[in-house]
Amino acid sequence: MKITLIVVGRTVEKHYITAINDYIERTKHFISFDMEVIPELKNTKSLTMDQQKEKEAELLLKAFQPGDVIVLLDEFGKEFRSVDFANWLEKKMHNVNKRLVFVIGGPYGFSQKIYDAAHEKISMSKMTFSHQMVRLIFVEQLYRAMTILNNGPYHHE
Ligand SMILES: C[S@@+](CC[C@H](N)C(=O)[O-])C[C@H]1O[C@@H](n2cnc3c(N)ncnc32)[C@H](O)[C@@H]1O
Repeated sequence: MKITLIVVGRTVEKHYITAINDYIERTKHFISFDMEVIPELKNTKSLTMDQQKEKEAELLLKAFQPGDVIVLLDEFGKEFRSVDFANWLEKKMHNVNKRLVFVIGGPYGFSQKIYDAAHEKISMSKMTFSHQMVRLIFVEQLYRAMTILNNGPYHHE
């Protein structure tokens, strides 16, 4: 199984880029993992929030591949403790043949089309994070999960 994180829009802050890339590289020691960026839309000032979400949805749907298991990151999704997330991930590793795809929405979240296309929703917290910051939170938790599954010293209960 391969894990892909799809995000909408480039990461703009340098300090996030450094930290995100660091966790991606660390995670790759354990599993095939990459981050795909859907380029941000141009001229968004002329679009309503719903129009922007619809246009982002078209691009996201093109990025999905047949057989993908699609998991949205969403504040209303299922919440886990880190160890439980690691166990959930381990089950996916046994059951998913191709790609396990995590998706982070744009600044206004997802259109209904993306909710309809998804298999599951998971939450990092009940609080709302920026679409930029949640990337870092997720890649750290993914790395943490991989260290838990491999009995590494990174995670302490
Ligand atoms: C600024 S948030 C969008 C908030 C928007 N009100 C909504 O309804 O989704 C941008 C993206 O960050 C991600 N996100 C933000 N907070 C999150 C959380 N607590 N758990 C999981 N994902 C989160 C989601 O993918 C969301 O689409």
